[in-house]
Amino acid sequence: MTITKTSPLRRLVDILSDAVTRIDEKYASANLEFPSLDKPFDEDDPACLMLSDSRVVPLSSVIVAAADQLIASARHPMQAVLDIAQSHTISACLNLACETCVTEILREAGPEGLPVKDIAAKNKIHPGKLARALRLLATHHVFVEVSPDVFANNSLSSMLDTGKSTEVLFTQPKAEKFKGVGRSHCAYVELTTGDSMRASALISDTLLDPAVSHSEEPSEAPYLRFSKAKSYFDYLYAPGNEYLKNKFQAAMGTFGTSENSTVVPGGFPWETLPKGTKVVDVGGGVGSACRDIMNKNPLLRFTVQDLPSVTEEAIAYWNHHEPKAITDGQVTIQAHDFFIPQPVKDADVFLLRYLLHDWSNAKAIEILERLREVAVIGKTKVIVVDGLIQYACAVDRKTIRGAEGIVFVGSDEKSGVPAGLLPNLGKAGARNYCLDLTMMAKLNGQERTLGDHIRVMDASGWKIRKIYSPEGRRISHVVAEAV
Ligand SMILES: C[S@@+](CC[C@H](N)C(=O)[O-])C[C@H]1O[C@@H](n2cnc3c(N)ncnc32)[C@H](O)[C@@H]1O
Repeated sequence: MTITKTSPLRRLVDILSDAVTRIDEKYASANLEFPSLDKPFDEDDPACLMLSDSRVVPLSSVIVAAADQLIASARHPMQAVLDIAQSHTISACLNLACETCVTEILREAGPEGLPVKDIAAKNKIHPGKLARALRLLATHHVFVEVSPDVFANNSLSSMLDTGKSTEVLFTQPKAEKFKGVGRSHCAYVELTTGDSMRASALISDTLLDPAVSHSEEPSEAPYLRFSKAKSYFDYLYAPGNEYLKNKFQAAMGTFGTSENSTVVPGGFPWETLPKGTKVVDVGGGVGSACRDIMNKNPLLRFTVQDLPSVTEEAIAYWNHHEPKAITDGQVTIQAHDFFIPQPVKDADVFLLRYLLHDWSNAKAIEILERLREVAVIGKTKVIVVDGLIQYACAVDRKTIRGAEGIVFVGSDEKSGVPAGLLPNLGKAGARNYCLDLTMMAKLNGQERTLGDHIRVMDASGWKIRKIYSPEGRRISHVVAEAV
């Protein structure tokens, strides 16, 4: 029998090959070489910077989606499923590497790397066990085993670097680890692979427990099965949990970095807001979103609201980064619980960044209702900066109830996805889906589909007018007006 049809594997390889050719062309035309996986990532290197370029990101997303689908297709399905089933061990090893400062030790050792016994002498971990953890990570392209039992940093492992010296890291109190770190991806990774993973492991137990299975209460989320508190945030801010709290704050700081900026091409056009526009950042943490917006739009005014446990840090943050902003009155830090009536009655914009996803629909509606109570029709906007979850199948958004009249800027569905790939680009966008489950595990919260966003806005007296989905970004800007 002669088989003439193109095999599914070949079709995926063709998609991959086409995207690789186009990326190579982009690098060639910029006279740059594609960055090596073997070297630490250098944020000042134009070749590394180009990885976040909006002309490159859609192509790399296609490569990731096609490569992952190729991996899923190419071998016996049992092997593929077992790989996924065991992936918690990779997270556990990442956590160990972060907690024990392996990246920093290897940075100080240089490109030749260091025998595991010397790494272990510094971080006091059993050398044989550490070698096994690092080998699992090296097998997944985090660290390199340059010769037997000798490990070095590579591009991925360099993302775990606090930038601090090991002398400081091993002598300072643990709660200080993430204080003053420039790049805080390490905090985000440590948080995700630490208590987020513990909570995720309890999702099944919680959903199988009839007493809490259908609950939307933050106090009945999986996280609360091992932490004694009313909710995740109560636990986070309780005395004795400073290490976790500082890690969380530093992890949120990651979202102030350029790759997560709230001021992006194709996002909400902050520059169109008139001078003096009053922006209230609700649950704003230390206010890294406002700082980002203010730096590019210096004529706007900001109030950063959060729980009293955060305001002191917010003041320290602004005094450190923009000392004049608070004294000049351009930025106000205010302790406020968003479940009680909103004290700012004349806001033009309520910004909710990475906030509604912490909460179930019922709680998100309560938060939005408190804002609606002080909103003025025709003046006040709510801008929700969060993920916009795509279905894993093709959907015509016109068929989604309540979507008529919404203006979509950019794409809320991945445009130009090559035929044969998942419409949501699978692995390339998988982080949003993982974050969705993390929110379920920690707070009974959720990332939202278009239909979910519409429902919570409609139920709280707001109407979505526009959704900006910047190309190549994980997040969307959902703009609603009071009705
Ligand atoms: C995921 S963080 C996002 C922080 C910030 N919006 C950002 O993008 O960096 C959620 C924030 O909500 C705050 N928060 C939690 N419960 C709150 C409440 N009841 N009232 C006000 N803020 C609250 C937390 O302290 C935390 O800073």
